[in-house]
Amino acid sequence: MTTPVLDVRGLAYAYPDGHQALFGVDLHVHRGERVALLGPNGAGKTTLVLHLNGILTAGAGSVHVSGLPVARENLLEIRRRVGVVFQDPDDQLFMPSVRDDVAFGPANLGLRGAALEQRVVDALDRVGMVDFIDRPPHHLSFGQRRRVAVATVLAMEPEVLVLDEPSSNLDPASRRELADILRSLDVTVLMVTHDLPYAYELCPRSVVLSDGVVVADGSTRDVLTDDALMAAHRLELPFGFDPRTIPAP
Ligand SMILES: Nc1ncnc2c1ncn2[C@@H]1O[C@H](COP(=O)(O)OP(=O)(O)OP(=O)(O)O)[C@@H](O)[C@H]1O
Repeated sequence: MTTPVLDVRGLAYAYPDGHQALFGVDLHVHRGERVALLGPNGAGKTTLVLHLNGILTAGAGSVHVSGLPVARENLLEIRRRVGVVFQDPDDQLFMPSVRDDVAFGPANLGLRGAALEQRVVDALDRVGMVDFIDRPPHHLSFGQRRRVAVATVLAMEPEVLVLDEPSSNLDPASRRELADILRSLDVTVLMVTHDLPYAYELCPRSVVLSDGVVVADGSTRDVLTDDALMAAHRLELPFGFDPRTIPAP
């Protein structure tokens, strides 16, 4: 069996105020998988994501990324391996131009000159944003800023791309275009979402977190058609969306 890209074992975490957000979570994601992380508000999804690149460190249990433990001494390499795209692109874009924002991470890794420019152009090309390379990020639409935020992470050549609510605040065309981009990337994806049709469209596998515990881990079709599971964990399909009648993508 190959080493999982993400290997979370028995992860438990309480915030400093004593609130226990995770109770022994296990999650294994293998190279090339696209996995949706589902669950109601307050389930612990963001808390789990913050452990994947060491923003939070395990109260108990362990997190490994391609065999490397998430620990203070490995944080630089862990953050290269795990690219997190946060829900608000403005948390990620802070430079005067799109080029500078996308170059920031690889420049910190030591890339310079033509190699750095090539890395930036390649990352922007993968999200269809090369033509915007000289623009200030704050002049772009929200959907364009989200794509640039994805490029800032791709420029680090991560082993896993973690996306927090990638479809939120996108109009239907931008939502579909981002889905096409994500499908075209040759990278392992873990996607936190409340957008269940998006999970169905993009992720063959879904993990459901509820009250800090993994309550389901299986094919997205099986999860979304398990009416008892869905009702027990406050997951609701939008009106008219029935995975039973839609062929698995
Ligand atoms: N900084 C904090 N201090 C104390 N408790 C926190 C903190 N951040 C989150 N929590 C609590 O931890 C639990 C899990 O929160 P988390 O944000 O991980 O859930 P989530 O599944 O991402 O929710 P959502 O879908 O609403 O984004 C919640 O009960 C939340 O109130």
